[in-house]
Amino acid sequence: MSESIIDVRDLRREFTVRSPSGRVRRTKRSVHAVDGLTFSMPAGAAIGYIGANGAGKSTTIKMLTGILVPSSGTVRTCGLEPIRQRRTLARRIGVVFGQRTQLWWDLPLRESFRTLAAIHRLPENVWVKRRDELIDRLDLAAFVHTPVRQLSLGQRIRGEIAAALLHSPSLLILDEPTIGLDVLSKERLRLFLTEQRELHGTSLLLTTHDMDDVQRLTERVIVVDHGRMVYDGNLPGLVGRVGAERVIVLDLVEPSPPLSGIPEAELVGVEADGLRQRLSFSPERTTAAAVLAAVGERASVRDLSIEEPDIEDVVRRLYLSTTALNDHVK
Ligand SMILES: Nc1ncnc2c1ncn2[C@@H]1O[C@H](COP(=O)(O)OP(=O)(O)OP(=O)(O)O)[C@@H](O)[C@H]1O
Repeated sequence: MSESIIDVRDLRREFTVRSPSGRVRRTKRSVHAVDGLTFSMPAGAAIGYIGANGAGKSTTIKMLTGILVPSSGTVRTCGLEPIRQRRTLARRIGVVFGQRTQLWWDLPLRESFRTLAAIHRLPENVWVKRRDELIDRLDLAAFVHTPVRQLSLGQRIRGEIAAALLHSPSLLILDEPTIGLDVLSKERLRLFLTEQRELHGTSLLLTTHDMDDVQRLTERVIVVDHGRMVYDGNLPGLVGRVGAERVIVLDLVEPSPPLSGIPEAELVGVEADGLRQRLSFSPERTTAAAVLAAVGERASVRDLSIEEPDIEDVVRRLYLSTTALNDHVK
């Protein structure tokens, strides 16, 4: 038996799309949404699955969960064939699509939990204990009796995650779980997910456009472009490979002249008459500490923060570098 919770080999999925070309004729073309994907994920791991819009992330998830039939290749999720063993698989995985609800719109969460427990055939003493744990940890008590349609986005997402975890799945798949949430809600959700993984060893596959999600929740990143894998490794390796810059934001004790000329750093912003200044640097060439030490010789720093590069920027740089590489190989 395989140790992998996910195992895909040369997975492909094409779609035929019709585009109007003139008034009468319509042309057909094939879209390779997933185009020869191979990877495996050990049980207990957490992977950030990222890529630009239309890169093939949702199509992959649909094949992993048995919603969509692959055009070719093999896929095993929790050691099962998703299409043929979809029902058994549903008891082992939890899936949350941030932009779509899987809850019953007119039912309160409490009733949804009861219905889900019946669907999964969970023993009463097991699911009630789990439900109470989830209500407590996700802070659902205040709205667990309210119909889902009346919940705020943040409340609904917490409810969706509780519903996906009620049957204690070994694999949790989250498709953009923090999209549209405010900073505090995102933070609470990340803390909860980290805690659940520590307590229950749940494997996590996450698609997101939020770099903080990847950084906080996963230890491995897979980047896809046009349905193909273009990176598989850790986040610092990815950021280093594309040479993305970090920005150090300095709040100074007194207004200071522009801090240009700091070695290996570039001044990218001066605000509030020089009280706040931003310097970008490449982690490949220097460190935040070295930049700070050089600044310290010219100004007194009251507070600082470091902004990570955003996913769109990293992905764009990676796509550009792989395109250049492919062109070179051709
Ligand atoms: N049912 C479908 N019919 C035709 N084309 C499809 C279908 N589903 C997806 N596609 C196409 O397949 C490609 C991959 O789409 P997919 O939704 O998997 O991307 P994604 O990475 O999840 O994007 P996003 O971040 O925008 O959700 C896109 O070109 C999309 O237009």
